[in-house]
Amino acid sequence: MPPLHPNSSPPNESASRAQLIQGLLFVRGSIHTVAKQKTVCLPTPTTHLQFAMATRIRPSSKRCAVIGGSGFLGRHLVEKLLDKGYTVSVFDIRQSYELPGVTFHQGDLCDKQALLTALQDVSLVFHCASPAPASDDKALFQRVNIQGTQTVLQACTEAGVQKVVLTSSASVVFEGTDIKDGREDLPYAKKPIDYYTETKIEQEKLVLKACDKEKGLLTVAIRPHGIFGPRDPQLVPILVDTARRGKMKFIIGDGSNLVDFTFVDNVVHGHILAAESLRPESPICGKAYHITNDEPVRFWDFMADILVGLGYAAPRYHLPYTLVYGLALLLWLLSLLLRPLVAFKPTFTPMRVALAGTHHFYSCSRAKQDMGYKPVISLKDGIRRTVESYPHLRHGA
Ligand SMILES: NC(=O)C1=CN([C@@H]2O[C@H](COP(=O)(O)OP(=O)(O)OC[C@H]3O[C@@H](n4cnc5c(N)ncnc54)[C@H](O)[C@@H]3O)[C@@H](O)[C@H]2O)C=CC1
Ligand SMILES: CC(C)=CCC[C@@H](C)[C@H]1CC[C@H]2C3=C(CC[C@]12C)[C@@]1(C)CCC(=O)C[C@@H]1CC3
Repeated sequence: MPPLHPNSSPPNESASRAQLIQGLLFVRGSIHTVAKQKTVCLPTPTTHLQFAMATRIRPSSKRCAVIGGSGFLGRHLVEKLLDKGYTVSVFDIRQSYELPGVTFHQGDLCDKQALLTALQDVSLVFHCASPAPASDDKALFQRVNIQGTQTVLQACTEAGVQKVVLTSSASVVFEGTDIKDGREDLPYAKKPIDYYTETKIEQEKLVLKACDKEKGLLTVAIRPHGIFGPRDPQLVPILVDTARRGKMKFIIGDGSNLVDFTFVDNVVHGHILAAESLRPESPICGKAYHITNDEPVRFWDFMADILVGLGYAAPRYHLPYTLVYGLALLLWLLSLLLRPLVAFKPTFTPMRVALAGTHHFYSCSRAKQDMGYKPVISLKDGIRRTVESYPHLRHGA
């Protein structure tokens, strides 16, 4: 299908009227009716201007929705989209802020009717909603990440959305063992480390499979890794909490394992680049892309930089990886066995130990090549901005 908006690239000269009509029929509800009537008298579009006039009734390509827009990444994305002149609808189960230019739709993404209301006249959808990875609620992950994503795709098709950008995760290929400069052609993890990863794999497959140029729905998946930055509810707060409880004294393994931590602005930049590059002729259709800072760093150096920046001591004593992993496994089994009697959540889960003690960094050369991706904020600047944004978590605050 040719691009359907004046803001996108000029139409292919050979774009047929039938294709245009097919595209217009994707518009739902009252606009749908108008579109049908209009297609009858459309001239074959041969110039950009004619094409622009013919497609005036399409939803604006600067009108988008962010599902999960109340979250950490979602809100940063919304703010950048507004800066760039987009009109934004946020769809989320909670509303965490208010911003001029943003319409909030509170609802569960498993509810198609609620989604359809939020997706009216929207041509571009960013799907970055997910339950928090720390949860161990298998049913919740399956309901939201798998069934919910199916519902999102159905709603997008019915609403005439043209582009879907999914926030996937680089961890879809991580099985708890070293990954060095991993590319997108690595196979999905056969034994995912947790339910979060297991359902993120299924979610990514669903979204990429839904890419259909004939039907006019283009999809792409962004795989970030270790997102950090101002307002992150996970990384810095967990780290500071562990330090305040006096448990940040140890380095798991020899401390040389390299990991990607990605400043949130770079993740946002990758998402917007993907959305703006997503056209029928683009190589990115139906593909996944690693988006990182492209500066792998020693896991424990990164932790030390954040801790020291906030006034805490850096971890110093080494513990053997296998010992800590074994202990974490034992604790996790115990917590499962004792769950009916006592509920306790160990800090050292096997998944966290694996993340802290192995190499896991990824190549983003595919994103560089296909969409001209380049990180916009260096790791050093990202760490500085992050540390400055948490005055309330400083030692002694
Ligand atoms: N934070 C990280 O380091 C990484 C995150 N990701 C992915 O990035 C995306 C965003 O993550 P964060 O911003 O860190 O998480 P977050 O927890 O801050 O944001 C997720 C948002 O999704 C919403 N949500 C959850 N269930 C929903 C439902 N049923 N219906 C509607 N909204 C719902 C939540 O209310 C929340 O606002 C997620 O898809 C996550 O898998 C991927 C790689 C790394
Ligand atoms: C690169 C990547 C995928 C990061 C994910 C973020 C979190 C999983 C990490 C952020 C803080 C980390 C942390 C630990 C494990 C991984 C994190 C939760 C420990 C629990 C590892 C064991 C310790 O010694 C304490 C660590 C606290 C911080």
